[in-house]
Amino acid sequence: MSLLAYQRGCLRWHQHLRCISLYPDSQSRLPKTSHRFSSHHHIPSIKKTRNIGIIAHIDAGKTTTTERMLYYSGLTRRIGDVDDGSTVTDFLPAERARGITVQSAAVTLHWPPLACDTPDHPNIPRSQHPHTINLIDTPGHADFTFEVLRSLRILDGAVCILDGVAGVEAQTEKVWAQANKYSIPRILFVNKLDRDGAAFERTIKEVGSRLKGWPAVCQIPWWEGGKGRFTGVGDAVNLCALKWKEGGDGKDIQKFTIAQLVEEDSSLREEIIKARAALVEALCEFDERLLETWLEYSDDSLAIPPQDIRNSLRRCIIDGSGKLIPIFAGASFRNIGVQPLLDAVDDLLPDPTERPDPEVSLGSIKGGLSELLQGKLSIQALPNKQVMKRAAPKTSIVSQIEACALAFKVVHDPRRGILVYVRVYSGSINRNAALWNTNLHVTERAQRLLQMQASDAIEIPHITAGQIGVIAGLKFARTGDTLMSYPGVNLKTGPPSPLNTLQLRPIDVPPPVFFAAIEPHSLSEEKNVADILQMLLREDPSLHVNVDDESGQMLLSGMGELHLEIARDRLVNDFKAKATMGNIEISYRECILSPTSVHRFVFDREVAGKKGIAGCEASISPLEKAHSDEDFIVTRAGNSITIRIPQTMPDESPRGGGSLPPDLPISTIQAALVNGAVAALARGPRRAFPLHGSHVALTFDPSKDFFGSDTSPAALSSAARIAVQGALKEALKSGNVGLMEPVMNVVISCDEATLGPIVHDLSSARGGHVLSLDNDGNDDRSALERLAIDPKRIYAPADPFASTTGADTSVPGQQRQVSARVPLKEMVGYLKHLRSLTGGRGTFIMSVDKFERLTGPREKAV
Ligand SMILES: Nc1nc2c(ncn2[C@@H]2O[C@H](COP(=O)(O)OP(=O)(O)OP(=O)(O)O)[C@@H](O)[C@H]2O)c(=O)[nH]1
Repeated sequence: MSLLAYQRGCLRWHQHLRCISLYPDSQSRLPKTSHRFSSHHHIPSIKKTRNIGIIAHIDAGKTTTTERMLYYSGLTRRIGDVDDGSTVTDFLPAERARGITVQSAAVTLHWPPLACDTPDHPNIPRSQHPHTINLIDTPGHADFTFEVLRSLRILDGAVCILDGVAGVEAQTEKVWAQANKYSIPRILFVNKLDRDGAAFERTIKEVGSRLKGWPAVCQIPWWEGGKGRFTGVGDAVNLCALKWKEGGDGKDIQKFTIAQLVEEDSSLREEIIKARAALVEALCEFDERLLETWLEYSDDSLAIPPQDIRNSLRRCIIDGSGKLIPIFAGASFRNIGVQPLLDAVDDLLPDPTERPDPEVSLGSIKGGLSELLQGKLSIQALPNKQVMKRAAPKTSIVSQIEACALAFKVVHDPRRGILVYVRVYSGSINRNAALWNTNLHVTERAQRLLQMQASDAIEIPHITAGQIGVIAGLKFARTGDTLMSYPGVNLKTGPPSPLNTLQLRPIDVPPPVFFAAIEPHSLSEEKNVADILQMLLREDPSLHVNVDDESGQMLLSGMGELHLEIARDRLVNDFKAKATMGNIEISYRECILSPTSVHRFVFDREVAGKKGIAGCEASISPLEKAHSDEDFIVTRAGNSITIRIPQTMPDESPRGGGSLPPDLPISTIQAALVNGAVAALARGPRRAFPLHGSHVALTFDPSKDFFGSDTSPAALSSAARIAVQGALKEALKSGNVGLMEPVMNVVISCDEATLGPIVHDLSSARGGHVLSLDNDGNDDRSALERLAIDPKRIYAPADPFASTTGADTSVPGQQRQVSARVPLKEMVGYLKHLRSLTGGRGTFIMSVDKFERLTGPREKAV
């Protein structure tokens, strides 16, 4: 595409908008030149930044929509196609081959393009000024829910895409609920309205009933002649209709005012007027300011200026509760509806400063990041007073934090090496800054900072608070790590305790429930395969690798069969590892049935030519036991580990006095002991499955376990590991090790006719417990009663193709949902079975509920 054509496309769209804005003269301010291909880095203003994600059920059209967004913003010169594997955001070969998104890709685009700027004016829509949109594409498959969660926590807003034929699907509900939990403001795009069977009205009703928010219909579909081809949208905010040229790239849009529609399509005009009235009414229920405006205009909903409506929509969604859901319409694949959706991102979704203070934790202390930075969070004294003595007073240690960032994604880019995507929450990460990793306790230098624009990267000097950027060349940082820039500290020990353990927005990694053995083709390949696996783990912390102590076998575990299959593809096809992955099997767990005695071990060996001596005591028991407040407690993989370090008594220590040296702070001792215990818990004594639901109590008593400079972190880890293994052996000997299996929460969507066979199959053949059978109609009432809204009042234009049978379209189709708890073992291969039971229409999602003890024949069958 030529520069001129690009520029025309951008101007054409915004000219339409200007025609319908309050300021018709703003057209004259359009710029004469485009800066689109300028190599200058645009410095984004925080108020004009949007960190948004696209969430949806698999195949709803996230990637297709993203590709259009990149194209219209000028980042790409042609539209990528999911079906021929030429998209920008699905860039892993494994993703391209399957046409699904696995890793969330983040790209930065400007909307409207930088060329389309106009002077600021409070009454001009935000979308008339270029905004920096950091777009995070999230995966839709249930196996990758964790990946979705991980990206959700760094978002300030989200666009939820629905398939206009399938309506609200199970995965959408799940992600929607998660977005509620993280209070993420959202707008909704009903996509695929060009497809046969598209049902906008039914979808809107489902939004009300299943997503439990009030649908605020901002756009309605425009079907040619009322029943023909999907050609554009009626716009209830701006009181106009937009028609896209058939077969074009979506830049040629014709706009019709309400007056012009009298001739063009009078029934659409009527419907837009109805939609405007319904929209104003809905907003007035939630927003008093609009109610006042409405009264000022003598209850004339058509007279309210569009900007008042936009401001009201914004106020209604900004708390992220999802109580009101602005709805837009389109068909991305036909290039219809994407530019107004981008405008809605600018106009309705919040900038980073409008979001709540991000949550932080420092050990057991929790609070907001700005609270911490303002010295309002009380940082408690640590058990070891000697460490505290060395630390500066708390306000001054906090004031030195230069930047705090969350690494939300690690990607291996074939051209640029390892890229770590970060969101900066405070301060600014500058090129070459030393970054302390609060999870790994290492310092790394941010040698290169980049901004990703489609598949291009631009070098930038810093990444400031509120922005998303990429750090290239880090050797250790993993997805989920917190990075801190703290000038002038010891690079080995990092910022003073407890700041060195600060976690931004921590999330729990769900337990892996499947595993497979990885076999390198030869001994010489082992190291290379292990390195590649480490790389995969940096990218995706929901994958786990354990090396079996006895057989030396590498076991890779993950959250679903597809999750492991994709990991295998990455390993073998992308990284060219010479290895084979064995069968995917269920990952059972082992548990301790009664407490063991205390096992003490003193590790005393040379490791890599360096002497290492350290002691430790361990006992293990079922998890129920309560702990004393003094203990340091961590939870790992469903087990808890407590560490007790009694007061140091200098003269009683076996060697070198009892005072701990500065380079062995208490947090390093704790981390080393935890690592040792975690390693021991990874392999149970009975069947080599990981331990679950167990509690390890470790004691490190410096008066007998500390041996001066010979006590290294490695020696501490080994002492803890061997002491825990001793306790586990005792449990096995006394017959106190049980087996546990993963039990899943399963939600199946099917139609009324197949409900009976599905329920029967679940409860008789699969040993499941059916928890509920929801009929959408019934669910409607209960959900909406909670909102105190009559479902009949939800406005949606009638579907032209739906009601040939005369069915009541106010009640969504007779879709049913079965919720059940079923052992994972019985769910292997279930999709195929469900398809045969439902003629291919049934779908299901599942997630781990918990691990349950196995007894009797089920235990024997493992
Ligand atoms: N008819 C029609 N097909 C569409 C539309 N949008 C997307 N599709 C098709 O739907 C399929 C799925 O689209 P994607 O964009 O890959 O969906 P996704 O939500 O990114 O899927 P995952 O990455 O697997 O989560 C592809 O075959 C698209 O061509 C649309 O507006 N109309």
